[in-house]
Amino acid sequence: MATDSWAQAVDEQEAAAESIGSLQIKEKTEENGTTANATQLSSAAANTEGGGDNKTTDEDDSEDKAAQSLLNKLIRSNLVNNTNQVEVLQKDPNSPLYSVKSFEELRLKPQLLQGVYGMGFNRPSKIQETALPMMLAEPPQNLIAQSQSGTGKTAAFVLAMLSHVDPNNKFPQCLCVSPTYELALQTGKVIEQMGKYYPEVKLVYAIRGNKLQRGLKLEEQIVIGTPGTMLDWCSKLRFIDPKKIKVFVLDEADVMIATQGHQDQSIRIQRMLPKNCQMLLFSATFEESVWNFAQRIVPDPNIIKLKREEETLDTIKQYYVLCNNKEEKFQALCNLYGAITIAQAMIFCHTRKTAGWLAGELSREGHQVALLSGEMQVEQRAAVIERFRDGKEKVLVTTNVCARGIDVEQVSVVINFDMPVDKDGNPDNETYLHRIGRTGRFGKRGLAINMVDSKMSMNILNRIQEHFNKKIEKLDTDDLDEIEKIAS
Ligand SMILES: Nc1ncnc2c1ncn2[C@@H]1O[C@H](COP(=O)(O)OP(=O)(O)OP(=O)(O)O)[C@@H](O)[C@H]1O
Repeated sequence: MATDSWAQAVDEQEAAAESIGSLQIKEKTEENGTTANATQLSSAAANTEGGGDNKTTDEDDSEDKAAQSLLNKLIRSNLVNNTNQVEVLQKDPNSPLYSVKSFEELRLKPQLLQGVYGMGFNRPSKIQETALPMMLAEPPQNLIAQSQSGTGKTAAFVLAMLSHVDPNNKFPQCLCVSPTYELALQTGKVIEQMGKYYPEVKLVYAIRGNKLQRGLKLEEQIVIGTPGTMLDWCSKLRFIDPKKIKVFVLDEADVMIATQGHQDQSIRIQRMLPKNCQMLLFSATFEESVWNFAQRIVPDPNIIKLKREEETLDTIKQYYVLCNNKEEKFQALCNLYGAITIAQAMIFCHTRKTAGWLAGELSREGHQVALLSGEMQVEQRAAVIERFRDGKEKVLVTTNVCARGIDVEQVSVVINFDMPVDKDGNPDNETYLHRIGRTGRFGKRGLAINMVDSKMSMNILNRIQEHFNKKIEKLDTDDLDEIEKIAS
């Protein structure tokens, strides 16, 4: 699926229908199509099924988990490193625990092994070492797996689905539900890549806009889609015989439950499946609500967890600069740039408006600036981050909402143009840590500069300092010698 054409289609559609609300655009799309293709899917890029896109232009909107997850997938090119141990809770604690160190040990079909190596995978990731033997066991075992995004979950369940289908049987045998159609498409791409040498296995997308003839019986072995459409295809429209399903995958459970209706729809699909159907559920996080949902979807599960690698402030030098307003903050920034060499910096602002203003001012000063802004489509955001990651721009100005959960490892200087606060105006410690912290593994030294322009922001800074019990030093940006010292 060409991301370029997808993004281009979004641009064209937006240009043509500037005054049309997103809901209208979405309806129009649904009327148009009979098959699923990239152009068709483009118009409501960050939209979730059934929810409609009623977003206001307020930057402080609640985060869009699905868009964030998609963004992470689009910009990720490698496995995320994690040095923690996998925790395993087996359904039957007496059965031996298998884990594999190579793909050969899994006795995969040769076509699949070829597909795996073709993707450049040399050995199973941490989570795959334990999850794959469970998923490929006979009789099939149910699994709930939690690990942060980028640790190889998708690749694992795609391999399991491809291993379990019988290509001679021309009917659906695996169902995979995803929270949005864009996420479903990403998983579909992985199925296509991994199944490259196994062309007998076919895939179909159960997503809105993919309208099939009534009475049709699907011949594809794998169906991937969103819960609402999947449910319709299994019940009302009967394109799928749920009794013939061998594997049911529920991906991104934490994103799923954030959308109204998805939980119920998923549970209703699950209830139609045979008792011996293998149930697999994946999630990046595991709060109570996800856990409750997981238990309703997956009976007698094996459970695998991989803790997120902790970030620390230990190798970071933290400073604050006192200013009176945003113009002074900008001046302080210019002084910093004048005194020390900053290879690449990320600058965080509280609102889109400030971010836009600052990006403008900085580029007038001759900096190569990239701006990440909330009104951009997910694909456009991914393109901006990729350019920055490739060093094409040296400064990335962004709002917190846009950059949440994004890792750009090579950045050594982080500037909080505004201090991070939550909706109630309290210090957002977690965001502060994520913006400037480093995991042990990439424990390079870093520099964090906080701009303080009011009593309130000073108070936020103090509370953050207390929370982490790490001193944030004062810095006078009018004193060149002092600035030079911080870079040494
Ligand atoms: N065994 C492996 N060896 C090398 N790379 C791998 C391996 N497994 C997966 N990858 C790659 O690592 C990246 C993350 O994998 P994957 O998408 O499966 O993770 P994930 O946990 O499902 O994350 P997300 O939920 O964000 O998609 C992808 O680029 C994938 O191709």
